[in-house]
Amino acid sequence: MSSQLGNKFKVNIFGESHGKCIGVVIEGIPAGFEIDLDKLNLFMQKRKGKKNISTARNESDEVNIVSGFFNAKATGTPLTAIIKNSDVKSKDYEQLKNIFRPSHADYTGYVKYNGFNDYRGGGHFSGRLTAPLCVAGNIAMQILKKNYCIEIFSHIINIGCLDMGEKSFYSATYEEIKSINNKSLAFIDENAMNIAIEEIEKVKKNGDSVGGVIETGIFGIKTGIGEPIFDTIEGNIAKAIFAVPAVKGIDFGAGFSAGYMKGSEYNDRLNYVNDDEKNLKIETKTNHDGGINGGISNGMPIIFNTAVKPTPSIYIPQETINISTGKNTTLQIKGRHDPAIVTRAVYPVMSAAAIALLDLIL
Ligand SMILES: Cc1cc2nc3c(=O)[nH]c(=O)nc-3n(C[C@H](O)[C@H](O)[C@H](O)COP(=O)(O)O)c2cc1C
Ligand SMILES: C=C(O[C@@H]1CC(C(=O)O)=C[C@@H](OP(=O)(O)O)[C@H]1O)C(=O)O
Repeated sequence: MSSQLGNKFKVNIFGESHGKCIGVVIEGIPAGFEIDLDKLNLFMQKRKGKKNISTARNESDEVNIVSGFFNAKATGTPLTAIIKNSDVKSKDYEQLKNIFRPSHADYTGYVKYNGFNDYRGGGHFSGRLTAPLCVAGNIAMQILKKNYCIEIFSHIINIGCLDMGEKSFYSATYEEIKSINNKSLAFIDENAMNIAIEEIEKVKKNGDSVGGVIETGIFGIKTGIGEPIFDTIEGNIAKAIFAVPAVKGIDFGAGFSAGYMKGSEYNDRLNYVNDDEKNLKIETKTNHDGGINGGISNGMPIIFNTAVKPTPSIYIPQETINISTGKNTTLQIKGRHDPAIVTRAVYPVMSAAAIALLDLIL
């Protein structure tokens, strides 16, 4: 099954954007683990986005847990969570049955499923499916924090080609990183957040959309998680993160800029940071490797960037094809779309990382 991930912490996502519901079955939650539903619901609300700069579709995203949860604790058997789809406007999608949106999955979905795919709202390809991903992700984050003292933070480091002045995790303090949780959008810097909002409002006014980059940091991870050759931390995290629609790139540490550096600039020098012989602590002086060597965590924070493309559904007329007539045509999109996916993709990205990491740890 393709919509399933993990060996020990197993996540199986189902549903379509305009079907009755979407949901997730999660296996591997330790029996007796107390799931904080308030934290889970707060996370779900953050994924919904912000009025004016996100889709106008208004779903409650209330999480209904129907199995594997009893007396506020996980039973250890599969946990199933369901989220209703209520505010659907499927009429907007009628023309997309045959006229495919550039850069959405209308064409590939049609070919793959012989025209039987549910094209309404993007069906199973929709960003809506990141809601159940966030249910599993938030539970994974709660387990990582409580049982392993690992915390995951993500924020927006770039929107379009703007240098917003948002600090990177490489220079931010822990207090600054923690402050992301109290912001209405995932930023450290309020000023950067306002610049981003202004940019998104501008592209929205023009009927256009814009992409962005998310920086993620995994803090508190011990040395030794992940293994060669195919179960590397990078490989597992990347696979999970590409489950988030519109993600087009991921790089760890210095990433692609490593290809432009010399070893003398790049190499992360190992360093004892104390002289307590019984409990020597090792760090590296720099973190160009993003906390990973040989696919294994080296004890430094795992840091990676995720590139999110601009929303495919824009209101500017676009050239495309009509599969029923066999002719080229022009498409004018209707309906409600996010002018920038990146502000909402932050939470699915954190979720995917948490799911992949917990699976490796277990
Ligand atoms: C949270 C989220 C919201 C999204 N909102 C929209 C949207 O409103 N309109 C749209 O065309 N695509 C949206 N997308 C992106 C599409 O789902 C995605 O581009 C499409 O499924 C094709 O997948 P690909 O871009 O990975 O190739 C969203 C994605 C995410 C993660
Ligand atoms: C509903 C959500 O996002 C949707 C993701 C999406 C897409 O094509 O990915 C297209 C839009 O769907 P609709 O046209 O039905 O409003 C977004 O609103 C959600 O994230 O909960």
